[in-house]
Amino acid sequence: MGTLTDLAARITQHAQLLDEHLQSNNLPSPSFSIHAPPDFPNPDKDPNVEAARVALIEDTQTLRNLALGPGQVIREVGWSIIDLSTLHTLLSLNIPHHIPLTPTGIPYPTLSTLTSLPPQTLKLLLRQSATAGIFHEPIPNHIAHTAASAILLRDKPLGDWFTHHLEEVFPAGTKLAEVVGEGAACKGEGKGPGGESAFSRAFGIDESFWEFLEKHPDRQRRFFGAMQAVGGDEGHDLRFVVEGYPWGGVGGGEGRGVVVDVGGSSGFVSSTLAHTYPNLHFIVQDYAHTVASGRAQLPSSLIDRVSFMAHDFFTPQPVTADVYLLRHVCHNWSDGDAARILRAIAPAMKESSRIVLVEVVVVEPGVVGRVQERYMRNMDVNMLQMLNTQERGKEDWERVVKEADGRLRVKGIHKPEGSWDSIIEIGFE
Ligand SMILES: C[S@@+](CC[C@H](N)C(=O)[O-])C[C@H]1O[C@@H](n2cnc3c(N)ncnc32)[C@H](O)[C@@H]1O
Repeated sequence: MGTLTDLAARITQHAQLLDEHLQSNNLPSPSFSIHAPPDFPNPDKDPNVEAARVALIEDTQTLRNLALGPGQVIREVGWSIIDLSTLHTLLSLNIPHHIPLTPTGIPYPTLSTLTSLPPQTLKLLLRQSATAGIFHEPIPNHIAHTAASAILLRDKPLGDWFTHHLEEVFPAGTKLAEVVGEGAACKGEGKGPGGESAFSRAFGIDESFWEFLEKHPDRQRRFFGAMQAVGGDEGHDLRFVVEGYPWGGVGGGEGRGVVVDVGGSSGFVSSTLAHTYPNLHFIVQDYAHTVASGRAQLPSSLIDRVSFMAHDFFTPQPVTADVYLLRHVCHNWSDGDAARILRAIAPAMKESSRIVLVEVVVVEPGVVGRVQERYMRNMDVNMLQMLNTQERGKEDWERVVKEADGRLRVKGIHKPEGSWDSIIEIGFE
């Protein structure tokens, strides 16, 4: 690790590389202004710039933790609960929407009149958030947006992702210790889809998260937005799916290729693929409400090539297709349930059909960078608390595929450069 000075020198070196990249490409410098770009500017996805950015994040985190010392590192983690409850309160009461997107913001008394909340309460909540760089006081007694609070207003999918975490993931987390402690977690198999999860315990329900969403259209709509935001993470960029599989050759590449997007949500992955591959036809399958709202949002230019079908993926697959695409689907289910999903597809497959999974393939600690590793481990716990399942490594995926149908095999696993997901191709032996 070296000395603090060694670390700081490496940080300077990477910061210089990033500054040079910004200056030579005439790109805006990152800032906390409400006009700041939503992501670090790297329009050509230069891998050297991305590597320097990731190294800068890792090294500054190490330096910060060393400077804090272990006691304060733990206190900071504890305080993060206050960060979340404060933001939850502000967002639930719609307060950020009353703060104009201007450099000087709004005086507290005016905000108090607009929200019917005492100025003192507004002050204590907003000033706490400001310590995390969300909101700031540009002039005395005024509160204004920073880049981080402004993005919650401007980027609807990210706002949906955040409030899904506050209102569904956060309460589920409060029951995780209880459920894990009782040994209830990971006993989903045999109990039907979902099993008992920290989420079902927190919400007092006897059904899976998916069934719950189907009965709560507002939460379901928000969850779709959240999934769209996940697609917006650099490591989940849909270009890795678009470019990471030979879609152009599907169905012989002669305009007849059929792709079934199983658990395809509102169809945004199919729509993206359809824009790039004009020879392909897509059928998006999901719950009835989900496909109905996907159909309503579909651009008219794709109506001939993207269709929607309500289908429960635990029941026999009704369509014979060239490819069955399952992106971020099987990781939501226990091994037994994931095998059932694949088993239901096998009888509909032609000899040449393929099942294509887009999923994280978990690796040992230290194999991938810390930013990617944190995402992977967070998702592992998230899957456990929301759905009573977990992410899988290569051997786990091979076992699930074999268990699904003795004739099916993993034909290849490809992880596009920069992607957090791998593309797992499955076919008959
Ligand atoms: C994590 S989302 C993934 C969505 C999309 N494939 C993507 O890449 O973002 C899982 C999807 O599976 C759907 N789903 C859950 N249970 C299902 C079932 N039994 N039959 C069909 N779809 C289901 C959910 O409604 C949801 O849209």
